[in-house]
Amino acid sequence: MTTDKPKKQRIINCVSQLPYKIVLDESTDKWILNPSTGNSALYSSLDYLQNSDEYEQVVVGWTGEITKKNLTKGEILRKQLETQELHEIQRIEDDTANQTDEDKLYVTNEQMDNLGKQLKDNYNPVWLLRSRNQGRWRAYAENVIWPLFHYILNPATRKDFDSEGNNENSAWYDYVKFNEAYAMKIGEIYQPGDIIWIHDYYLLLLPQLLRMKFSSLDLEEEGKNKLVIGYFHHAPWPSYEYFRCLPRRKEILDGLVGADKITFQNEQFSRHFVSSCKRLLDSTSKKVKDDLGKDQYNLAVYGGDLVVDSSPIGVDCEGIMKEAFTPDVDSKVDAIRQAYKGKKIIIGRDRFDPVRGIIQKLRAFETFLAMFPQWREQVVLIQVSSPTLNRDSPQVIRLEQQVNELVNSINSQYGSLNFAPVQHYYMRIPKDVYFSLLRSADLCLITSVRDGMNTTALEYVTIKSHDTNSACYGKPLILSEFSGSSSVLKDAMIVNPWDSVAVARSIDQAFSLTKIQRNKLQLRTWKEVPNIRAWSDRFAKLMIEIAEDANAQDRKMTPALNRPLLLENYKAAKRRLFLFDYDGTLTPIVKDPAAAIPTARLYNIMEKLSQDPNNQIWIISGRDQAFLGKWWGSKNKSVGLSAEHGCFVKDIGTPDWVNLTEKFDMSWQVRVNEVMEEFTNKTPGSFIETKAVALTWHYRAAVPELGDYSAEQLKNELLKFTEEYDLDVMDGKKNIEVRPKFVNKGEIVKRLVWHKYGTPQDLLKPLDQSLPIDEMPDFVLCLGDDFTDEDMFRQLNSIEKKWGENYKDKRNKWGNFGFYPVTVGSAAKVTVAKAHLTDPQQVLDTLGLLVGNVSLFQSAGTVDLDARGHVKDSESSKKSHAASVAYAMKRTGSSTSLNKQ
Ligand SMILES: O=P(O)(O)OC[C@H]1O[C@H](O[C@H]2O[C@H](CO)[C@@H](O)[C@H](O)[C@H]2O)[C@H](O)[C@@H](O)[C@@H]1O
Ligand SMILES: [Mg+2]
Repeated sequence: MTTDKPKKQRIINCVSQLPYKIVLDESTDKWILNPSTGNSALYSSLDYLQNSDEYEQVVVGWTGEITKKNLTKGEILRKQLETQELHEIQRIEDDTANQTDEDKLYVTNEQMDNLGKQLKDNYNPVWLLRSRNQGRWRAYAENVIWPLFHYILNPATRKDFDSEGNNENSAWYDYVKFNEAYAMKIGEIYQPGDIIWIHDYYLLLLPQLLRMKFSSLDLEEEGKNKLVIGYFHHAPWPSYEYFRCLPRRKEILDGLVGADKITFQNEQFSRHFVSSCKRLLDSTSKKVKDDLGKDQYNLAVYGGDLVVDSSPIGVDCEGIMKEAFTPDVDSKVDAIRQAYKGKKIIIGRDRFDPVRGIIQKLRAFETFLAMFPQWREQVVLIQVSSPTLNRDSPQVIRLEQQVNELVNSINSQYGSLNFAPVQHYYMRIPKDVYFSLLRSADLCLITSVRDGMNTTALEYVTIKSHDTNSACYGKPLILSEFSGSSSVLKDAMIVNPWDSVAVARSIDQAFSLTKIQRNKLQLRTWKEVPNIRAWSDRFAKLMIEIAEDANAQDRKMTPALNRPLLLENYKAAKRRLFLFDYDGTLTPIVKDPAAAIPTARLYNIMEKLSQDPNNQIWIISGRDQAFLGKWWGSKNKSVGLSAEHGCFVKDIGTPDWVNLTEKFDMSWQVRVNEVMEEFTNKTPGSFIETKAVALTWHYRAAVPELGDYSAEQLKNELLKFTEEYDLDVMDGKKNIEVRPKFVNKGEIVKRLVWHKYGTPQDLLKPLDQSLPIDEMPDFVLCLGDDFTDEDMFRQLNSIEKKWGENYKDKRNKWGNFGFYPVTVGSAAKVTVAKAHLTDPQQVLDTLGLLVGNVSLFQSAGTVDLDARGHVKDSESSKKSHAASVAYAMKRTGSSTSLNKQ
């Protein structure tokens, strides 16, 4: 009998870079994969999931900067010859390119395939091959986001962003592309039921991009296998006061809140994030406790729900113990102990950047030697500082000078000819040396002024838990209160790194602890070290719960509007029709209806839109003729108007209104008004807006509870009239509105769409359904926020369906008729619209995009990329393809198998 193994849960794990430094050996076409250093916690989580019985892991990551292995002399000569010819091709193909061959990254399709084969199972490279300066893909994340997230107000936002002449705008463009390349790759490999897990600040836009991409790829199935996205933020999340300084703050939050779960290293970071969402996205949140008793926020953003919580990342305790206690490491420990015989060893190991607090550490050590002369010549500080990628930046060079000065000053004051109290190593060290240093240490000193999680602290406490090795066991840790790890290792000796006297005292205190005291501290801190396996399991389990929950609910999220696609469709169309609701769509909702007037920006954009002879614009509103006439009729004659939800219509370019309710019995108005007055009297703050036909009872300014209660009661009273008079009682945005049933915004939309484009309207005439499709609009953007706008969307959907039957072969190249019914508001809102924009601000940005006021890459959208990371069918895509084909031909001497793009 065979038993089916339970299916493993697939997790698509997205990391900013595959865990290797990747080198191409051109002589063999093979790739050399050198494991990356750093990010040890994340990479051990990948290893754990890769080998797990419960999960099937698929890893997606950028290749990182690819280098090529040095060639032999003969090969160099051959390559030079090729290069000259390549340059010829390059010059013909790309007259703007003045790169040297070294700058250009040529990789053949076969080489790309080879990397896929050489990587571990299910490791998927994201290729971004098109540029010189491969580091550009990191630029925005590392020069703008990273400093700000570490409380450094960034000078890089200045124009002179880097030596390549890139500024913040071009770096943002690359950041968007970087995220889009991931969305493309995931779109290729996603299978229904997969869970997507995204890591860190290089990929902040990816959650929302995936929502857009998946909606257009139709990968999400109705009622099951909903797309579930989790994001873990490894870095700190700054307080709102800092976050608000980020120029793209809103775009970044918009991108991130596409996730279902966002997790931070600690409760403080999650609180900061929620506070930024509240202030910038107008979100609301409910604080609850998670299963471990920590703060969790159920955040409602644009009406959609997501979970924000914290879970500190851990280390691979079992793996560390295995690797740190080997005969080879034993001998290294002996050598270190021998070299500093009779001395206490303080270990420091940090990345060499300004937030790791190396300066603070050296100052504290200097203070320690000054304050406690008994320890002079008795203590050595071994500081290993690993260089970062931006080693040549002015900030790091300045830091290097300061550190050198301090080291020299300490060593000259407190050292002697045969002893230097500070041993500074500015270099990367292999793991075994690192472990031998941690094992040898009598104290570990971490004085970082800002970090998300300091894994050295966790690794040190892990190694010091080896209770059969008494020389190693139970040595104290001094830890900065500004390190994310201080919220985990609460029993470490916590210090303020800016207070060098206090740190100096702590060092003295650490060396003065008795063995019993040290052991007690060790027992407590060791219990606090999070284990990477448990951490990975917990995140995955919570994601599975969210997936189960989402699938159990019959709620479909409305995807964000795919703006780049809209733009393409717009450009290709010749008969464009715009149907705009007014309140809550073109202007934000405000307390007083009279104050909701158009802004100069709105006028400007509408002016530009209406100047294009291929555009026809209509505002279809619940407002009356007087309001629309005052703010639109008199300002822009090229805009058609419909007032009171379709009761009145004023055609484009004409001064006269047509009353579609002329023949309707209006005696209901007196009776409805009486009831409304009654409720106005008992609900302070409420009032009646009397229009030509409709009556609207507003209660936005009333005490909320009383307003809601009265509205409910009033609605029940008014519903009593509906049969007698054939009325509609509508529940609007803090209003109750009554108007004749037979008119609605949908009816107007039907007339405007099913109409010979550009000719005058006669709304009293019956609809001509025999019109040829190429006389009707080929692009319809319909925007509205309220439930009365659903009538417009419903009509568009039904026309689209009919056209699908009548004009089967007349779809555009995107397979549709150019209809965009778009609701303004949350993704979670119940709507028949096909997409959503979050608020009137986004509406204006989107319209601005169409008239060229706003650049596409001010915000992210989905743009199809080719396999090499170029925008599909773009000039750069073609050029890169030609150059790489030429390169491949030179290498193989043949023209076969080069057609894959
Ligand atoms: O169809 P619309 O153009 O969206 O108009 C719908 C109603 O909008 C107005 O009321 C709403 O907006 C006001 C201003 O922001 C706000 O104060 C009020 O609470 C909202 O209900 C307008 O006053 C109504 O006449 C429209 O029917
Ligand atoms: Mg509205």
